[in-house]
Amino acid sequence: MTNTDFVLSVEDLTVSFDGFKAIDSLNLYVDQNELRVIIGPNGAGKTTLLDLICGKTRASAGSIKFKNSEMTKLPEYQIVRSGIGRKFQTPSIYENLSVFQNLEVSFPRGRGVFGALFFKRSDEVKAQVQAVAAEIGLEAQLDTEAGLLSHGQKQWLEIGMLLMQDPELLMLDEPIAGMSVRERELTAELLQRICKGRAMIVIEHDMEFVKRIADKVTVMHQGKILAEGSMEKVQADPRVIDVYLGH
Ligand SMILES: Nc1ncnc2c1ncn2[C@@H]1O[C@H](COP(=O)(O)OP(=O)(O)OP(=O)(O)O)[C@@H](O)[C@H]1O
Repeated sequence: MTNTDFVLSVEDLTVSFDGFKAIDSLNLYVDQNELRVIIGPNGAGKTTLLDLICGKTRASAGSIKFKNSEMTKLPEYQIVRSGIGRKFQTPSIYENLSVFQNLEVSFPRGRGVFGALFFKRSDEVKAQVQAVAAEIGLEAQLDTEAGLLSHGQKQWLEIGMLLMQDPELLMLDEPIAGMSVRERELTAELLQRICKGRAMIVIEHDMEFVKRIADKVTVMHQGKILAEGSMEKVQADPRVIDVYLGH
């Protein structure tokens, strides 16, 4: 395979913090329509890897190619515009705005919250809000103030805000943390639904959830990739059991 076949190609990526290599000569390739899950012990470098891909942290060396374009020198907003969306662990929704308004302000038009509120809603934006609300299961809550949603619904809304930009690569850091059993089930269905037509990278610790959603699992340890493949394959790998699953 050549690089052009992958939506994301990370090669020899390294980042040092005061001489400590949090990411150490790492290679990672993600396909179109793939839902990749990254697992590994605390401090393995999982969050740092996502920080590097979205431009929040600058690489010390190596390359990150998205659709064959180099991302390592671009500012964060240009990486977002290129089609990479990232959800952090803590929700960053506008609690005082309705679900509709939260989705509306996320429509990529380069205008801020207040600008968006005073603009006349175009049919295009409304249609996109409706479609995304249906996808995240919040159609009935469009007029609800976001602050009144359940924890799970807030997480889904934030995913919806990212979907408004129709990213080709969506990255989620522990999306089911704090969710009820039912919310976890619905989130698994949601992720499988929205993965169609885009690639996704999800960091997760809950192995039942990983088993359910992952096309392929990457196990990280000490800034490197320890193992990669199907859930069955990595689960049976003695090195993975030793550093992570056996604990
Ligand atoms: N900005 C920073 N400055 C210094 N050290 C950092 C910085 N960011 C991350 N690290 C260190 O890099 C290592 C990897 O951290 P990271 O948060 O990426 O791990 P993780 O695999 O996401 O762990 P967890 O599962 O606990 O979230 C840790 O030892 C962390 O302390």
